[in-house]
Amino acid sequence: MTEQSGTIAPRAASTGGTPVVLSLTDAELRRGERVLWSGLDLELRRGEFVAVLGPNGSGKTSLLHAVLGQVPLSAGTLLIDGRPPRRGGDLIGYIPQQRAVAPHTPLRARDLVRLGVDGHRWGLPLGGRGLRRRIDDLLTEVGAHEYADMPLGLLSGGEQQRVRIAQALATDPALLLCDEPLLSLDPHHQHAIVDLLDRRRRTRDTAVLFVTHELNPVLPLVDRVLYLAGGRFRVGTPDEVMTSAVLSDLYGGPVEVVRAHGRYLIAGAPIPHHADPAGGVQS
Ligand SMILES: Nc1ncnc2c1ncn2[C@@H]1O[C@H](COP(=O)(O)OP(=O)(O)OP(=O)(O)O)[C@@H](O)[C@H]1O
Repeated sequence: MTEQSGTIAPRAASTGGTPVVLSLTDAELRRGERVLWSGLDLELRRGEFVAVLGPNGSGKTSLLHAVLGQVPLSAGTLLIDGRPPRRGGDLIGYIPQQRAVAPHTPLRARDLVRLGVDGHRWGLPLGGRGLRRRIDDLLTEVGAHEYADMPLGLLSGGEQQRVRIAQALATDPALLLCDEPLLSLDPHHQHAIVDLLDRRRRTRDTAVLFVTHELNPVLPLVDRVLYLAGGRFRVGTPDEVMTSAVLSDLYGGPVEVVRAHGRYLIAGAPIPHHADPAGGVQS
């Protein structure tokens, strides 16, 4: 990267001594008859931020599901902190793609975060005031404290999203999986969440695997990009991957990429299954 905005900057954590938290080797994932991606080698180290881009259906969410142990690889290996993935561990925090919450759900914001805290994971169950303080701190961290006691169904999409982020951070995970977490957040709150993620990886060495259609809002944090398309992929720094040559090759048609004012502007040839690579033309 040659340009950065503000004080946030990639950490370039991918150096020898930093522990590897996620490792994929020659990994392949099938869904039904379709191979979503294959031959994928990727190591994610503590504190590193990797953005996962690609058109609809290219297997970005499926990658997160594989890391969570919800779907097995069809070939290759996947290790979390040196071990095969398993469900329910506290090494991983997960911000799923946004789903509508039923308007009449009685669950309040603090109840959702409490589900994430689950004191048993720390050996000593948190109770009473300790638990309440922990939940309050998490809600404050994402700027959601003022509606802690509101039923989730009454919150806006963006407000619900912030509560989900607090839930995902509850175990202080080594690896945070984010599936388009900025969706439906206004620019102010997008910025606040980007700052929060940056703080987390700097102060707690949290590694972040961040699925997005919009690279620009997180660009200042991005160490590397994993771009999935048409069953193939490229991994590298943003400047290595976000080029006309690489994206044209991945999409099998002319795609033009321009770097201007610290942002990538992308104009794509019509692509049958996805006409809007990497969030479309961004200005
Ligand atoms: N449980 C499943 N069984 C069979 N096929 C599935 C399943 N889940 C997803 N798929 C298929 O796998 C492909 C990849 O889906 P995935 O959700 O990983 O894509 P994505 O890159 O995250 O897309 P988007 O940008 O639209 O969120 C899609 O074609 C989808 O239909």
